[in-house]
Amino acid sequence: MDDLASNPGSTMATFAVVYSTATMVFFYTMAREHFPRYLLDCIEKYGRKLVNFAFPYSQITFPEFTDEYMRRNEAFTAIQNYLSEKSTASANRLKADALRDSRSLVLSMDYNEEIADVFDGIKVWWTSNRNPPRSMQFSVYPAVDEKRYYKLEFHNRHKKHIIESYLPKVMEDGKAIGRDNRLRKLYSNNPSKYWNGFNPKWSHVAFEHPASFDTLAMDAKRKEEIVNDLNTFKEGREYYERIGKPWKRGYLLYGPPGTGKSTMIAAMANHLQYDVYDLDLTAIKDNTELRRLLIDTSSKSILVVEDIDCSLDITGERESKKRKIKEDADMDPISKEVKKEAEEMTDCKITLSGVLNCIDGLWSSCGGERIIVFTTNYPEKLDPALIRRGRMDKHIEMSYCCFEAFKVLANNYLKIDSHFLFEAIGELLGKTNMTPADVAENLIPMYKDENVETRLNRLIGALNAAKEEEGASRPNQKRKRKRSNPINKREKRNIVS
Ligand SMILES: Nc1ncnc2c1ncn2[C@@H]1O[C@H](COP(=O)(O)OP(=O)(O)OP(=O)(O)O)[C@@H](O)[C@H]1O
Repeated sequence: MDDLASNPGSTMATFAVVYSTATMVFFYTMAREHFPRYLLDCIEKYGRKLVNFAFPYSQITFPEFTDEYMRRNEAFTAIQNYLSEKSTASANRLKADALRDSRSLVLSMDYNEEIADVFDGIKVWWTSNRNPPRSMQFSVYPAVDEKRYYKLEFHNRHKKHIIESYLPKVMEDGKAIGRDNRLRKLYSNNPSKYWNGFNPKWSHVAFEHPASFDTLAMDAKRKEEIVNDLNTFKEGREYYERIGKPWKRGYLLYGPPGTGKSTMIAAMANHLQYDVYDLDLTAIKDNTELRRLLIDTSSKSILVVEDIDCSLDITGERESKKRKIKEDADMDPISKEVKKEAEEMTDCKITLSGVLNCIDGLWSSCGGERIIVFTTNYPEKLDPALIRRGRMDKHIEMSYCCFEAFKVLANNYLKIDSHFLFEAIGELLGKTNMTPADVAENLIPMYKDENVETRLNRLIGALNAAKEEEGASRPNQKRKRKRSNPINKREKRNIVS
């Protein structure tokens, strides 16, 4: 009140605004009631022309979510990326959105901030908004129904050029920036009993596995072949379109534990810059659930089913897991959770044909750039239908450590390319089977500053011990190895090995 009394000018102005607004509302209401419809339409039409004349600018809004399924609008994300680069230089108020590779911040323009952009000499303005504005929210918690959107304004006379040239460029640049900046994700599927509005089908963490094809220990020629295959796939959009095939590729990685199958998947994801979906088939109840999960994956991703022989019931593995859970539940009757889990597993109806249908049909038509990888230690257990060409296009054997692979590990762990002990190690590796995981284990220092020679000698000791052990069980080993190499000769010719 003191303020009003000390500033009569502002009081008068406030009254004037309130009075004139009330008068306009009154006349508008009167007009709606008493004027004929055609006259109102005329007033509205010419009124709009007058406004356009006085304010000849167009606006386009880009909401964050598009439809009733609350699907994220790709255009919104692309614009967000595009503007994050622009705004870092020109906006005054920025917000830090996410961490890029755990080190640097990704900045974007804050709400109600405006930045100008110039394209082919045309000036446009972008604003970042949210509905309702934060000032209207009476809670310290983020509003659930908050709607974020970007607004683009430009002069009417440039409308065609903006829509046909500027916006496609923004989309393209935004997507490219997104690919460079974004944190890639490792998704894993949640059991369907937890799916609801708050718990999604897939939960994710940042994918930060450091593996690359440079650090992957395997024969250089085979490695190059795989990298070329991946590159051809990545650049193959037009090719796949031309031949009328979905843009997807399947890889079967097989070999003993510790030969680098998971490491290979990480190297593939890092090379292609794809997300990884780690699909646990044992957590899925039936084919419908599988379908719903696959629909929810994005393109530029690798769908991984590790130990496929254990995941599907084709091997009876699930049966034995079910039996074990039941036994545990019987031994511990208090554990209701375990009992419930056992009961749920009994209901499991996921089938091989369901998996095949999903891979061939639905998942293939979900948009391009998808890779599927199955891994197994026992390829002989797999149904041929699952790994036939066209589904699993490339079969890659991950084998025991050869000398070339050892040299990669020596470079990774010891930072050396040669050593007088290499010859002895090469000879031993030719005579015995040791996985890259075991070789790597021997190269890791046991204490700080342990020297290279000691580590190499430890490896030689381990190789000699393995050789002796193998010699002792030679007849069994031979039989075993024969059995664990199930892929027939015709298949073998196609294998990258
Ligand atoms: N070819 C390889 N190149 C580099 N490191 C390897 C390789 N193979 C194994 N390793 C090392 O051994 C560890 C285990 O390997 P990885 O998990 O990739 O094997 P795997 O074949 O997937 O085993 P499993 O069949 O048990 O899942 C890795 O963390 C990695 O450090």
